[in-house]
Amino acid sequence: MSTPSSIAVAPPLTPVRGLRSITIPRGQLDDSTGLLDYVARNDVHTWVRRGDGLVAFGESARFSTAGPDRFIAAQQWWRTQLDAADVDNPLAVPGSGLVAFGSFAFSKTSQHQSRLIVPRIVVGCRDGHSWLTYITADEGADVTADAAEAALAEYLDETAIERVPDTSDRLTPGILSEEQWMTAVEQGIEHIRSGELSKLVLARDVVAELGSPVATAQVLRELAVRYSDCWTYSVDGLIGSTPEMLIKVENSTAQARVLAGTLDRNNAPADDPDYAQRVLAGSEKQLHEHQIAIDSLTGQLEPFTSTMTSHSEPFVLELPNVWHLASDVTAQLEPGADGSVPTSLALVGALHPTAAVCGTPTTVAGALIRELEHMERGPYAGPVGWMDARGNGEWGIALRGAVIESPTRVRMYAGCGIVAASNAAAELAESWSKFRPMIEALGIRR
Ligand SMILES: C=C(O[C@@H]1C=C(C(=O)O)C=C[C@H]1O)C(=O)O
Repeated sequence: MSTPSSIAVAPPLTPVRGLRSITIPRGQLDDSTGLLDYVARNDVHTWVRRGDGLVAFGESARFSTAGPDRFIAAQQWWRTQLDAADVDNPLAVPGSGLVAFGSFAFSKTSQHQSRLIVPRIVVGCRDGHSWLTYITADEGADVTADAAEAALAEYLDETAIERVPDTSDRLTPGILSEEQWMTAVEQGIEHIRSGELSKLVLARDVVAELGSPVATAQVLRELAVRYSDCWTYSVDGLIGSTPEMLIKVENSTAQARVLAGTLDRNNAPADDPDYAQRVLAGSEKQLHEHQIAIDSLTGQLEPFTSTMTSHSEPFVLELPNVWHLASDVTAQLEPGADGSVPTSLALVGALHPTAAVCGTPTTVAGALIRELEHMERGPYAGPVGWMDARGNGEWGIALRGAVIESPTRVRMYAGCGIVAASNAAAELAESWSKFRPMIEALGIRR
């Protein structure tokens, strides 16, 4: 007998097999390369900056979800895993012990699956000191230092080969042509000038069609070396190197790096050391765009904090492709009634999407993004990062990145903040400057 469709059938509950983990301190890593030596397989999970961070392999558990409650659902799933877990971690370092990597859809209306992945093996490094964490859901497995080393050795036994750029590698347009996207930007500017909103971030995509399979590990290493001020990430086919930190939590301290305001370094005069300072930090339009982004972040973060500090003026962040106006925000988190501070993921849920990648007001900007971009952002501009069992974590905004859609097809995304004084052709040029890190790391000539 078939079930009448009007009767809701509860989905079977996923049995919670308790995860077991062991963490082993491993001493000093090579200073110059740090964790990058471990970015050796194309299926690696990665979060690295200046040789520190987490590099992981395999999968012990996974959670997927979509919709407006995706952060809450992920938080609950993680809580359930932690309650059932048996964790042996002698270290107090954030990122040691049980961790999950995550990537979340930008949009609450997206069908794209947000995900948390608990790896099998994690190599962590902080200030040159490393550790190894082994995590298993297998009830029969030995959870010992030897088992951890053996599992790591097994993963590193099969490392990825490098790719040589192929003459048939090419870039193809994404959903919108350049002209169509500039029209969308002009429409966005009209909406802003009519007073509906003050800032709107519009993005577009371009697709790299490769003549041979993408060498993800190689791309990640190149990004990490070249964009050493950025956080190089790789979670389940989403890769890139982001300069923007949505929120980092270490014990009771939260930090964010807000960016808005961009100047292309291509064609910048070589003999003018004050150029970026003058053109970027001296521009009313850029400062206005930046102020909107910083107000959005601090306004959303404020209810969770006892103190919050940021510089009164943004600084100029120099990256190989662009300069940005940047502000670092540091806050002390306020303990709740139970004495605990909010977890990094709880803060992500409260902060995303910021005006740096959506606009102000958020709901008006979000609706216009859906109307004007004609594109599924997927995980682009969504939170990407990791968290641990104590609530610590680092969640960047998935920018300057791409989704690997097939071994030879890589979709890249870039967006620009639009204000009343914006110009569509200048925004198009800016979008190319933001595609450049991925295009170069893939070895494509434009
Ligand atoms: C949206 C992106 O970047 C954002 C937009 C910026 C701007 O418009 O000036 C600067 C940094 C980011 O906050 C992107 O890189 O795709």
